[in-house]
Amino acid sequence: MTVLSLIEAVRRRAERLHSAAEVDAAITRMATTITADWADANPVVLCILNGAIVVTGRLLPRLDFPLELDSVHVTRYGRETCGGDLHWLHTPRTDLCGRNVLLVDDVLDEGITLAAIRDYCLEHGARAVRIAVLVDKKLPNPKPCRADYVGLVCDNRYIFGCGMDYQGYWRNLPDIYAVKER
Ligand SMILES: O=P(O)(O)OC[C@H]1O[C@H](OP(=O)(O)OP(=O)(O)O)[C@H](O)[C@@H]1O
Ligand code: HPA
Repeated sequence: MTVLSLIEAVRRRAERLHSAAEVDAAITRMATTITADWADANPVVLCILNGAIVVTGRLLPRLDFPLELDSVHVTRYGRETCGGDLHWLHTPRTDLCGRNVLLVDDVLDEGITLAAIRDYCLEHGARAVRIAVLVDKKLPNPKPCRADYVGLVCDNRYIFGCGMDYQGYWRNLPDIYAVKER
């Protein structure tokens, strides 16, 4: 089996958890709550690359107030479905000192990535840090951080679509799928 045929087979066998319409409604709900809370906060929105590209690109046009956009690239999964050490590939160019910071990510899994980025922002003088995630994964153990804004909740399964990858692929899918266990 070639890599590409494996990638295609994973999608064919996967279970669809959320349709594109459900994702869209979830992002609208998040935007409404964020607007109610932070329309006067002049926030810096940090897109957590790569996974958050899709949700950030869809959330921002729904936030009708002044904000700045920057990004941070921290990765610990690579092409794996289990997390490892954190690799910092890019840090924000914006001065975070005294700023309200909104972290946007695709999935809050074990919470290690977002907890580290939150701590980075606070160490660099951020006034307040809030976290928005498209999907919060239900895990049996407590996480080192919690999200303030959650689009959807899912069980403890490996998911892809809407920015989330399976071995680097399928971030482009409009629906959210869970890998089917054998
Ligand atoms: O809560 P955690 O268990 O720390 O996992 C969540 C993080 O893992 C994924 O990033 P990944 O390391 O896959 O990098 P990527 O976004 O570039 O794919 C995802 O986009 C989150 O940032
Ligand atoms: O379930 C997941 N899917 C994609 N990327 C991820 N990063 C952490 N958990 C996941």
